[in-house]
Amino acid sequence: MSNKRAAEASSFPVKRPRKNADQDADIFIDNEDDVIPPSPPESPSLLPRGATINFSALTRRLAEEKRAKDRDVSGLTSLEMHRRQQDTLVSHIFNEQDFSWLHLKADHTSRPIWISPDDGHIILEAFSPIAEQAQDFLTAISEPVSRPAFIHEYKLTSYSLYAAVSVGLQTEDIIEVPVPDSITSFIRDQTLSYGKVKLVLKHNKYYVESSHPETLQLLLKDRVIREARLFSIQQDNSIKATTFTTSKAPVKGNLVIPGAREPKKDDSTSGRMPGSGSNAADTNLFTSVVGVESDDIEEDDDSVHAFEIHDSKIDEVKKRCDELKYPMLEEYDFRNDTVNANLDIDLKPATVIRPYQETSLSKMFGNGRARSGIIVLPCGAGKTLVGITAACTIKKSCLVLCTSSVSVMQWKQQFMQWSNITDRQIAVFTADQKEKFAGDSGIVVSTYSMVANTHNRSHESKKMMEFLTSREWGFILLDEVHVVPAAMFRRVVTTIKAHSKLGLTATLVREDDKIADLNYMIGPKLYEANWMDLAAKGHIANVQCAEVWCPMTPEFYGQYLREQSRKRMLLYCMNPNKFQACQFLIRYHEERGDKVIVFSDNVYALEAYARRLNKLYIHGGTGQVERMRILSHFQHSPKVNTIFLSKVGDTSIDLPEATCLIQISSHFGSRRQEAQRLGRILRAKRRNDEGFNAFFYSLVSKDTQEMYYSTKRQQFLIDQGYAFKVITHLDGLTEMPDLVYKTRDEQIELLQSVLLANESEAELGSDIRASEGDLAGTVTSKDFGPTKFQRTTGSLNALSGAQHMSYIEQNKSANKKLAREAAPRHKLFAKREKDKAAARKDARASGR
Ligand SMILES: Nc1ncnc2c1ncn2[C@@H]1O[C@H](COP(=O)(O)OP(=O)(O)OP(=O)(O)O)[C@@H](O)[C@H]1O
Repeated sequence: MSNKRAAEASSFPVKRPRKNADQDADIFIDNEDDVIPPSPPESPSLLPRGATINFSALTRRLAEEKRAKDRDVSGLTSLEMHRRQQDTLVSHIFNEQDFSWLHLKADHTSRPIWISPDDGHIILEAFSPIAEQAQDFLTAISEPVSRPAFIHEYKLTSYSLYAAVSVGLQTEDIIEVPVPDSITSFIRDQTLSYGKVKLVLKHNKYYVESSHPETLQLLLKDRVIREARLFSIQQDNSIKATTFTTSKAPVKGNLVIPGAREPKKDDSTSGRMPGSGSNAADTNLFTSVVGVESDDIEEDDDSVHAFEIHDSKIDEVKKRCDELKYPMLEEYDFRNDTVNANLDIDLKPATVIRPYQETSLSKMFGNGRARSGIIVLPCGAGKTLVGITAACTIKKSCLVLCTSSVSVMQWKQQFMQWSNITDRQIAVFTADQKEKFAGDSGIVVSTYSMVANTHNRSHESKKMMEFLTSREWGFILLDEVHVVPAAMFRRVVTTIKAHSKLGLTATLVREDDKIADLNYMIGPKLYEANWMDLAAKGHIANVQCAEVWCPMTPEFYGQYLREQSRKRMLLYCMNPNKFQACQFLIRYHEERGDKVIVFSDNVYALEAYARRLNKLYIHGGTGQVERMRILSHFQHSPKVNTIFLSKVGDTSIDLPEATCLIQISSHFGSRRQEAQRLGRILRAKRRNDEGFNAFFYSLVSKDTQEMYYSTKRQQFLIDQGYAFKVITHLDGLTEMPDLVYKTRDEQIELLQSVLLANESEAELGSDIRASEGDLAGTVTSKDFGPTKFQRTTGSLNALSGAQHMSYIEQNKSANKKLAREAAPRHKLFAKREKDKAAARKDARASGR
């Protein structure tokens, strides 16, 4: 819905000039009918700036205004009401589409859904008592666009209908309820061809299969598909293949394919076959279709036809079929697969999967086979266990692909935790470890890049790849599918032969346009959970989200207006008011007993904040041992309640102790990053405590580009039902003792140091190793080359006047302090250190 954010934010008190406003009331209520602003904001989606908040005054004013409104409303005709409403703030958002003055039908409570006949948008009143039943059905047939608390919006698309058909719904099931004619015909049109074509892997060969011969005939008319077809002389026990080169027409049981005739040998090379009659060409194409014994692959179909396609063309064919509106379903009849060895894997008796995990799996295994597709669950909702349960159901060799080597180890550990798999049956393939499982079947966990990158492979890696590519996999599990570059995916999908694929993700969004590609590369979205539902049921934490507007100081803003874009970013990150807001929120939440993570993509800002506020920090350059030490202190020490993380902490971090997030710098408008970061507190241990709330703050420098990015970033979460409060004033901030950068001089000093900072410091990419790496620091310089940038804070500080004693005192890194406090080292290491120091001293002395 357009202007969602504005609508959400507008329910918060925002100060605006208005007639008769109480002088002492520091608030403005902009969603009340009788409060008429002198003029609408410049743009309906933008809120006025300069607002402040005062909660007690707000409550008072709301009560007063409600009383006043009740009085006014009595006695007004509906037309008068309408006129009044036309003048309200909400009305200008909806313009002519403000139908709030219309009367509702008497039975409106039993009609919580409206379907737009023009574009397939579906609006659901989520507050209706019967909404829950409708939600499951709507999620199965349409894309959830936005699901805030009261009104949900869905959209019927060709992909969503494809997904509906692939989980077993028929056209008639979908249009059983009364829908506008235009929508009925859209659904019919779209679903007519869905589910008719399958991609089947049999004996390490791919076949396009259908029980509708005319469909295969039609597909073979397409050049891309025709060229991908493999002409091979193939005959085995299960597949009777007939191609141009054979002397017989294709037969399948008693099926005699009409028009089949003996082809001439020459035709095999030309791809054409002479025929007689008007539909000779079609007939010829048809004769190239391979007949497959029905009970080998399709028990319930009377006749199944297929033709083989080239392994390397799988992707193209899938894409083409998608474009032709014949998307290929991939289903794996694992129970009847006698060719691939079974894997002895089961969930441990103590493992209990949650209802939504079960629902998502039922979409995959609904018809007794494994459907390929994507399951979307919120961060921290337990996607790993869903994947493991799927592997335990299929019971064939399984390849798991993740985005980082830490995730690899986590997946292995989770497999061992939840299932009875033994260490010998599960292997990892990373830059450091290249293992194979023992026996005929097993599990391999690896990263996308290990499998997809073809350059500079070591001998061991090559052998491992042969192991992976030479066999048929029952199942391939694809973690975090939304982040993998399409080209990498393509390579994985074409090199690894798997009967079924399951993609897992929390955020099926990307800022590029590539999300649709996943539909044909993996399969349709099988299930998408509702974040708010899971939060209501205690599976993930309830989170209060807020955007804190921090005005720029005049000096910073003046400079901001003069600077080029990269430095601008550094200026809005380092804004002293943001610094102070961060300090205030950390203090406030630490005092409440929260554990706080502060995120900053910008490493310069991250270090500057952490040092100044005397907190521990981790970024791409932080060594493995140090990371572990910091994380462990955060988890177990009551003295360490706040840590600063760069984007290394966006994913692959499981810190259930964390209950509050503060974001000071982020990756532009990335909706995915915002959701992933929120995910760090969704798994809060204390989530089931009575009245527990986790907190997510995004600190934004006012009147800067950051405001725009912030709005964009929040969109995904808003669509999931999160409401971002806008906080324009933090009560008690100015009275806080030890407030940093309180004086103008200090602020100017800070500005100087920012101006002296290297341009590259402003880049989010300066945490280059971090962006590619992962929290536990398995990334080595070998993997990504030497660190690109070196910070020389010492000299910069000196230049910016930071040599002032108190500043230097504060500026000591808490990381170093912690390192010194770390457990005393073993005598042997201590001696070695001593020897090394002595050697260094000698070297210096000798001038080397
Ligand atoms: N059925 C279950 N019973 C008990 N604990 C569970 C269950 N499912 C998941 N969990 C726990 O919930 C936590 C989050 O699970 P997991 O790491 O798989 O989430 P995720 O969805 O992959 O999150 P992210 O997207 O952030 O990586 C883990 O600690 C996991 O052990």
